[in-house]
Amino acid sequence: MKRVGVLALQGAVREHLQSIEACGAEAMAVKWPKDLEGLDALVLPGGESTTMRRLIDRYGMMEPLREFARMDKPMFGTCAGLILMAGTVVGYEEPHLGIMDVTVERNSFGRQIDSFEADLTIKGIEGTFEAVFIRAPHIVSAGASAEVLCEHNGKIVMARSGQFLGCSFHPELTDDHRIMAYFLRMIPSRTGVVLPN
Ligand SMILES: NC(=O)CC[C@H](N)C(=O)O
Repeated sequence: MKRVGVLALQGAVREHLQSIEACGAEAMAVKWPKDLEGLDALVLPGGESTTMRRLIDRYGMMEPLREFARMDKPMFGTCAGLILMAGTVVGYEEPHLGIMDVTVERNSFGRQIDSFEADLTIKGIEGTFEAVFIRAPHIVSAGASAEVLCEHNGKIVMARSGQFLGCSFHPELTDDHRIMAYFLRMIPSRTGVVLPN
């Protein structure tokens, strides 16, 4: 069974754990570096990126998360999670994890529109996906290694770059688990042959 962690320092953690389980994988809350051991993939949830960053530093998670990314394990950032993963954050000198080949801008959809829903057409997902946006960022530009998967009103709201998947919205807040299922398919199957003793 695939084991998927959710960074559980702040934000929409429980909904992601439920979504992972609904897709038939094992879900684990991750707080400390040791919690990353044995995971096949990791979700960085939405919430508040600056708060989450402070907690990442406090829990000593910065380097372990970067190391996890270096091990080529799939990582999925939603909303604030995408901001944490981005290589560049508009208006900031330094990125947070800086692992994904995209530039993001925070709070991109105007102060008045704190949250909204939209029917999105996403590459690789059949039909439309009803997405919840909450003070959402958008992807200003996707680097050469990144594939744009979805745009909304001319703004990139979902992209994939290698083993990194990011979206501006909160797929875990609906009962539609197709995006989580898509992410879980990014986990390579274990092909190692186990020899008998
Ligand atoms: N729903 C969210 O994750 C909002 C993200 C938040 N506006 C931030 O900048 O971190």
